[in-house]
Amino acid sequence: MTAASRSPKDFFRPLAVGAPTPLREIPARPSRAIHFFDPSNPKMAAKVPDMIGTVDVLLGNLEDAIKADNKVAAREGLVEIATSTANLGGRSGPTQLWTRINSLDSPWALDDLTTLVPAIGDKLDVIMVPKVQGAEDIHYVDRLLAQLEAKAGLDKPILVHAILETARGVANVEEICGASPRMQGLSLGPADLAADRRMKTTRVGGGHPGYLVREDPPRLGGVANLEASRATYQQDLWHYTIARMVDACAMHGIYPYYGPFGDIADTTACEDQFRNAFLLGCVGTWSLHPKQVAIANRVFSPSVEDVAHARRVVAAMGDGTGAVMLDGKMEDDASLKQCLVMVELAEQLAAVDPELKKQYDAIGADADESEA
Ligand SMILES: CC(C)(COP(=O)(O)OP(=O)(O)OC[C@H]1O[C@@H](n2cnc3c(N)ncnc32)[C@H](O)[C@@H]1OP(=O)(O)O)[C@@H](O)C(=O)NCCC(=O)NCCSC(=O)C[C@H](O)C(=O)O
Ligand SMILES: [Mg+2]
Repeated sequence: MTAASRSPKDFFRPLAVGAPTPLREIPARPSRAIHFFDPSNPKMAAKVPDMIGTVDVLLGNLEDAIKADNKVAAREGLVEIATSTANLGGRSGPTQLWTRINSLDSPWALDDLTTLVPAIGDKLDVIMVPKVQGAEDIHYVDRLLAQLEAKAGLDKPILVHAILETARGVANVEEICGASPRMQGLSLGPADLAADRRMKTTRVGGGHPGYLVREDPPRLGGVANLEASRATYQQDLWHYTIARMVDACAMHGIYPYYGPFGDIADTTACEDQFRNAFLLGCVGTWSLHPKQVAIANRVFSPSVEDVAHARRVVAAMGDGTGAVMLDGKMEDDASLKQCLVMVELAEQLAAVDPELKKQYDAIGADADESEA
């Protein structure tokens, strides 16, 4: 606990008289793709109703990528979309509604919050806060939201998601995650983070061909042949930050996400980056273009084969203690826990994704047949 944080007895108290009681546990709602759209762009806005049910989260973006002249139109557009679109947001229904407000030092952030909470606070599931530097940014948003929620008579607290996109934010990642019971999760902001760190890259997420390791030279009679051609292997620029983010989120019971992959045309590399994040523990990612939604949904849903295997381990482990052999491999309490993560995620996703449910149910039947 830092000097600035609340004592354990006060942590779950509302920060304003009449504000909703903070949640003790952040609900594990499917959020494989957080799909960004510009509410001031009529073409994008027109696509929103048809995306409901096909994407776990729709996020009305008010920050970067929205022209300064369109900031007010984007905010008003989001209010219009939230109020006029059925089945969007509000803690139930197939698709959550999130927004990304402008950064706290910008001329727009205060108006974003004071407009959105009274107008559509009952529809907004999560507010994403960019460029969070430390717990003090979350404390500011936390108190302001409590005051606005109380004034608007909301009965459920709006959750907060921070983007990790400054070196100081990364250094303070644990305190950010634990700064408020509203904290729902963290996303990586690779473009701003690269700039803040003075990395020598120009991309929005993804790898870089120059960030690599090279195999050792072959040796002839103990002498290295430095002229021989040698394989190189591109490395993941984001491994360290994602791993830190995953640990900080897991420690605080909140959810980590990869962020943007800006090379919209390169769907293969996008899928690779998403999968690395999934394997490391992230629950979802951002989607910037409609074609990234299907990639995210596929990657952040456990494969049919993994679910089948996980179910077999769960069945073989009986009461969950001891060790068994399955297909020549040792399974024990620890591998069982990994398999339970997979099985529970599959169940959550099957509850909202009928196509996935069909696939998981089918392997259930196949596994039963092969056991018989
Ligand atoms: C990247 C885009 C600018 C590409 O747009 P466009 O050139 O219009 O693409 P297409 O012609 O392929 O689009 C086909 C149709 O689909 C609509 N469209 C495009 N994108 C979206 C979307 N996100 N949601 C809904 N609909 C979308 C187009 O309007 C076309 O419609 P139609 O003509 O009627 O068929 C664009 O995709 C875009 O702006 N995407 C969002 C970008 C964004 O949000 N950026 C901010 C997040 S990344 C970031 O902030 C960095 C991060 O913080 C960090 O620091 O790392
Ligand atoms: Mg950014």
